[in-house]
Amino acid sequence: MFSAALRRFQEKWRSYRYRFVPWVVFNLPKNEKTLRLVADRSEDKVVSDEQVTESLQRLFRALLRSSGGLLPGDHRVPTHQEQKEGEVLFQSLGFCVERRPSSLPSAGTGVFVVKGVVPKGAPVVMYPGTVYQPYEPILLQSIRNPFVFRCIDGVLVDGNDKGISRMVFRSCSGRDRMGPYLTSDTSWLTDSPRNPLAVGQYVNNCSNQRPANVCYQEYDVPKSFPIELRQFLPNVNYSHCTQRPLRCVVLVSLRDIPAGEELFSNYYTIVR
Ligand SMILES: C[S@@+](CC[C@H](N)C(=O)[O-])C[C@H]1O[C@@H](n2cnc3c(N)ncnc32)[C@H](O)[C@@H]1O
Repeated sequence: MFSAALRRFQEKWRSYRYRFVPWVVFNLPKNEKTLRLVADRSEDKVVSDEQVTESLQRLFRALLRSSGGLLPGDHRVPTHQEQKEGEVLFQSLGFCVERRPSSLPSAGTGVFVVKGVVPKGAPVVMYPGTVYQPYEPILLQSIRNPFVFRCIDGVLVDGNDKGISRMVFRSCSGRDRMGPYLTSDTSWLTDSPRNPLAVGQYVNNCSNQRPANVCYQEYDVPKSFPIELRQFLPNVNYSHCTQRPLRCVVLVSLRDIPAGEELFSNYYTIVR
C-alpha cells in the first residue's frame, strides 16, 4: 500500500516538476547543451518569418484545395487521396507528424514524425491556443494548466484543449469570423485537426538523454496573410480589440528528423 502511494506521488512529481521553479533552476545546468538565452525577440529566429509564411501558406493552400475550396484562378478538382490531411501534409512539406504515447515513461502523449523526413530549419508543428496579451486575465484558465506557453515579450498562448481553456478558444474563434470567412481553426481541440501541424502543445521537454530536436519560434501573422487561408490558423486573440498582429508559435527543426523520432523541445528559455 505504501509503495503504491509512493509510486503515485512519484508520477505526480514527474509531471509537476516542470512548473516548480526551484527544480527548474536547480536543473538548468543539466540542460546547458540545449538551453537558449534570448535577449530580444529578433534573437529567437532560427528561420526567417518569410520562410515560415511560405511553408504555412503552401500547406494551407493544399488543405483548402483538398477540402474542396478553390483558390482564385485555381480550377483543380481535389483527388480522393488528398482528402486525408496527413497525406496533404506529406505531399506539401514531405513529412507527417502525429500525437502518440511518448517514448518516455510517464510523460503522457508526445508528438512523432511518422512519415518522411523533416529537413533542418522547417516549421514542424504549431503551438495552438488562445493568445493573451501580458495585461489580459488568464488566472482561472492557468490553474493546474501545463499548456500555457510564455513568449519572450510576455504574451501567453493557452494550448489546453480541455475545460475553460477550450470554451474560451471556441468562443473567441466564433466571435472573430469575418463574413463567410473563419479566421481561426477550432479543430485542434479534437483528435483530428484540419491543420495537422496544430499539435505542438503536446511536444515533451528534452533531457541530456533526449536532446531537443525542435525549438520554439514566435511568428506574428503578417497583414498580407490571405484571408481565405486564416481558417487554418490554430490561434485566436483573447481580446477582439487588440491592435497587435496575431501571435503564433511554430516549432522549428534543429536538424534533419527522420520518421520514428519523437519531437523534444527545451521548455527552459531564459529571457535576459
Ligand atoms: C505541455 S505538456 C506536454 C504534453 C503532455 N505529455 C501530455 O500528455 O499532456 C507538459 C507536461 O508533459 C509532461 N512532460 C513533458 N516533458 C516530460 C519529460 N521529459 N518527462 C516526463 N514528463 C514530461 C509533464 O507532465 C509536463 O507537465
